[in-house]
Amino acid sequence: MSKVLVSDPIDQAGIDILSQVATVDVKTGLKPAELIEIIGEYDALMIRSGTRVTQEIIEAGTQLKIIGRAGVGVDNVDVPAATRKGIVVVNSPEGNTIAAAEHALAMMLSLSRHIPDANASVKRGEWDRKTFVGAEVYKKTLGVVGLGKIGSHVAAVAKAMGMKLLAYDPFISTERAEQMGCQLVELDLLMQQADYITLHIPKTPETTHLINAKTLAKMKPTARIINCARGGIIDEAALAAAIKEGKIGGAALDVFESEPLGESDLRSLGKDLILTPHLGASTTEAQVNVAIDVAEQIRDVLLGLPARSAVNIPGFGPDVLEELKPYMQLAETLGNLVGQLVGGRVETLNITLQGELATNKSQPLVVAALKGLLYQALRERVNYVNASIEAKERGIRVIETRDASARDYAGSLHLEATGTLGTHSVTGALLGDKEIHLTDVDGFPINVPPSKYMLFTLHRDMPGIIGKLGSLLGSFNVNIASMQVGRKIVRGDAVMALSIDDPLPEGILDEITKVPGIRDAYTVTL
Ligand SMILES: NC(=O)c1ccc[n+]([C@@H]2O[C@H](COP(=O)([O-])OP(=O)(O)OC[C@H]3O[C@@H](n4cnc5c(N)ncnc54)[C@H](O)[C@@H]3O)[C@@H](O)[C@H]2O)c1
Ligand SMILES: O=C(O)[C@H](O)COP(=O)(O)O
Repeated sequence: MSKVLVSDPIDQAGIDILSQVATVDVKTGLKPAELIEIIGEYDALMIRSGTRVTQEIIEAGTQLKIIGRAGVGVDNVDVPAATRKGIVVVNSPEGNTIAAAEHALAMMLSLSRHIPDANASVKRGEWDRKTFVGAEVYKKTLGVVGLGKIGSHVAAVAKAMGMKLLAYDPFISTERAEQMGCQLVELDLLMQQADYITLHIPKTPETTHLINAKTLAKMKPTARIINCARGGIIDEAALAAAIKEGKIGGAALDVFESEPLGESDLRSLGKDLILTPHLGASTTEAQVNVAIDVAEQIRDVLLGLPARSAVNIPGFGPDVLEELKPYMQLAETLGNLVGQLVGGRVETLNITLQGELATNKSQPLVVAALKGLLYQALRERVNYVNASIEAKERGIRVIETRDASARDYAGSLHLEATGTLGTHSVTGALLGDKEIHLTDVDGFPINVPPSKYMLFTLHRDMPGIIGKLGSLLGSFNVNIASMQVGRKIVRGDAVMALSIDDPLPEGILDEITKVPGIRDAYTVTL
């Protein structure tokens, strides 16, 4: 049975799902050295933002197949290191969207009405109605930085509260922003004009300290800024200085450059700064959502099924996967087959996606073909996550062609591989009830479903050759399950595809190529 380590607090709903297929150990609060020591026993690791999954931990996780982040941000996972090792990294892109958006809105209203400090004051026994006079958000301008899932929900609610909306997001169109009632502007203008600014962007090298002394200086002296996205997007030292010097109206932070927040100037600032301990996703509903979402994906991957929200398998979104599912096995089988026909080192792989597969959505099929191609060299170490990287590192040139005009089948794949020992090609399609069929080998039309053990010959189409081959195989006790010949012209060159019940015994290939008329023979195991 597989073993899963849960190293951050996760809702029981997720643990219950994992327990269907694995032994689950919940060990929270582990120090990095403790995690390194035990991670080698586990097939999967489930985390939230509390566990930092470094390259060292990934290297020590020799059995790891999947890292599941019960939440959105994967900036605490060394995703490139996981990808190189073929470990799938999944998250829950939508499970805590509403929770995070509502927290940002709560921060905005708390800032404008001084709720945390007023509450503390009453609890201290005071009745101070002067200090805590607030401001309305109605008819004020909210600047949303990052108009993705969370930013859009914040914008929708703010609009309903009568706010005017500006947005900065270089990756969305003006039309999309307008549909959400936002005017798309440059960051500088947003910083200058907004009364409230809320950040909803990922932390990347480009967004680190995006909000710094220079950008803060552009804000109105009454304006307030809220960060419920990621620590480090705002330069904390510059923010503390701007609040202390009265250059801005205030700030609310849920996330910090270093978490948990240690000694910091931020702690000493008064009512114009509100701090929460990374609570954006901490609602009962969100925690159930993310736990179920990620646990289901871990379960699926441990059962050999694809994950719907893998962050390190490009183009493998859930809708795309659903559509391509039947073709993935075809691509992998053809890759494996052509790799074995070529033998030795492959230098170039030409992949033609034909008919209905001639769209950009078919990219996962290229990855599946590479996975098949590399299987002989890497066995279980190659998967959808690392196939492209492994191919690149081996110097395999991949050329993709899309041909929508090829209409022999609804969709088909043609792979041509060239290696140090020669060039071979295979074509395949799904026929009948989505059954994989080889429809061409080395340019010769055939129609056979692939089987585990196969023998291919290139021979002269002449009387007696099939009989001789049959007798030879019989003399080695090889049972033929099916056989088909593909030829272009009568008595020209031909290809024979045989399905056999067992692997070919040693030495028989040499004997086969000695049969007059047979030029080449290849055996493959699929
Ligand atoms: N505080 C919490 O507990 C909490 C909870 C959930 C999510 N988050 C964080 O909130 C952030 C947003 O999450 P989401 O689900 O909305 O993500 P999302 O991917 O749906 O949206 C992010 C948006 O940011 C935009 N963007 C990317 N780079 C940008 C840049 N340089 N400048 C401006 N815009 C840029 C993208 O185009 C996208 O529209 C993430 O950092 C996530 O980790 C925090
Ligand atoms: O990116 C996220 O999903 C949030 O930051 C939530 O983090 P958490 O799971 O540690 O609450």
